[in-house]
Amino acid sequence: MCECKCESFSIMDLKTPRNVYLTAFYKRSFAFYTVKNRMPIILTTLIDTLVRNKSEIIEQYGKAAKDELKCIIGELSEFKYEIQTNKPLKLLSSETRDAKLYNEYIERLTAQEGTPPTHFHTIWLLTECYMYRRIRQMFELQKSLHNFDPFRSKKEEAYNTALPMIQEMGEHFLNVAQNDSDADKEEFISLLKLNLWGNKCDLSITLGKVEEKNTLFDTASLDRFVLCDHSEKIWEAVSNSTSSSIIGETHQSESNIIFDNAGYEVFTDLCLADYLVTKKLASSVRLYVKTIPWFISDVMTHDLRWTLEELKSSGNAALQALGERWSNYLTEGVWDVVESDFWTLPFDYTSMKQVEPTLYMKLGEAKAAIFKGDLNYRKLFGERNWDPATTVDEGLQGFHPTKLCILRTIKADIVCGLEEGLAEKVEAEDAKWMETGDWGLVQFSGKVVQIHGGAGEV
Ligand SMILES: O=P(O)(O)OC[C@H]1O[C@](O)(CO)[C@@H](O)[C@@H]1O
Repeated sequence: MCECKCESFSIMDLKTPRNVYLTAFYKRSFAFYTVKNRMPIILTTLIDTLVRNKSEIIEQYGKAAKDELKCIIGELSEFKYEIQTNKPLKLLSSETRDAKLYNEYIERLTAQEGTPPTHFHTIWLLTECYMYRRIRQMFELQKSLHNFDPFRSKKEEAYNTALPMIQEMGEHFLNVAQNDSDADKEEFISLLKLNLWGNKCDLSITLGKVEEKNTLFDTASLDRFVLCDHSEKIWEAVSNSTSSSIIGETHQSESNIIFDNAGYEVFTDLCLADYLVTKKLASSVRLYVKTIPWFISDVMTHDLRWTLEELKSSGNAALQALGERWSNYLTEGVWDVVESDFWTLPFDYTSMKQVEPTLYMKLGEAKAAIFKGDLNYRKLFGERNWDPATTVDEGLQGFHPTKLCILRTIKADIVCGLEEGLAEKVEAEDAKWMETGDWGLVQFSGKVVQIHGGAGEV
């Protein structure tokens, strides 16, 4: 008998079958483990943090915050109970566009299934995204705490803990950036790998625990953990300024990065973005951030600004120089921070053309888009349990706004683009290979299909 009440709401004691959506309905899946254990722990930790920081929050946000906090804490524990007892996902009461899209989706699924989606019985992507949207709503509907980011202190702590690594990376990167030589393949690929391993630093997988991970700098010895390595293809795509793949009227020297986590990871993202412009691989970089507190550690605009201020006041010469230089990139428009609520919807990216066509077209203006992290991976590949040998292009199921560079440490049981038999080999070596972030992917898709008439393939 299982400790949770899952016996009472019919869970299949199976691994997720091939080609179906990831869902907590299958007991031997990471989705089940997440909904049963990780999500309630995240909520409990959040409650504890709010209780612990109550006085400070009230001091900062005023007396009214006291009752608001009480209400939020109550709602968080009620919500935890809803998850643990597999209740239907309640419609959101917020009036925002994204809340409406969540609600329409829940209603559509209800109509399709004849019964409302519940936490263990629906697509994992929905239940997990919904949790963060519900948390947001609890604050959003308050007056004083309307804009409060409950994960902010965790993100700041993660940055501070990672400071030795950030310094090491910063000093290394500044040397690279300051020499006058042209872009170099080895240098670029090495940065790409540093950037990949930066994705291990994700607070939703460590349940908010911040650790120092000095090993991430040794990319050569980590190479054997990269299960699919398209670094060379990525280099060819970003270094080819006369690419024949470009269709229509595009700003082909722009690159896009769809950020994932704050702290060390975003620092490596910024180094990569800097390399792209400094070495003239791109004339500008668009940096996509989240609009709401998301999966604990995802970057929002304020996290990015905060990081730059921290760098500038760090007392470390390299970090100060980088902080100044990156702030200037933002002021001068070399970098542009872009918010879109599409990233925090519970949809996979095949829906972008329909739900957010302008975003699809914007991505299409770029020479390439770099997607960071595990959640982006799940959304790119449609949250399905693919045969791991499925090609990257097939797994993307029509999502080809521009050339895609996909960097992810594996933290969920979904993977495409592996050589036949490799998944089985890794499984034999490490039964938890799809959960820990110890294994990585550097994948590329050169196929481009634009909407508005012009379409083509590389
Ligand atoms: O920060 P990342 O790399 O998107 O990882 C977060 C993801 O990892 C997980 O923790 C496991 O899949 C999810 O909860 C989430 O998809």
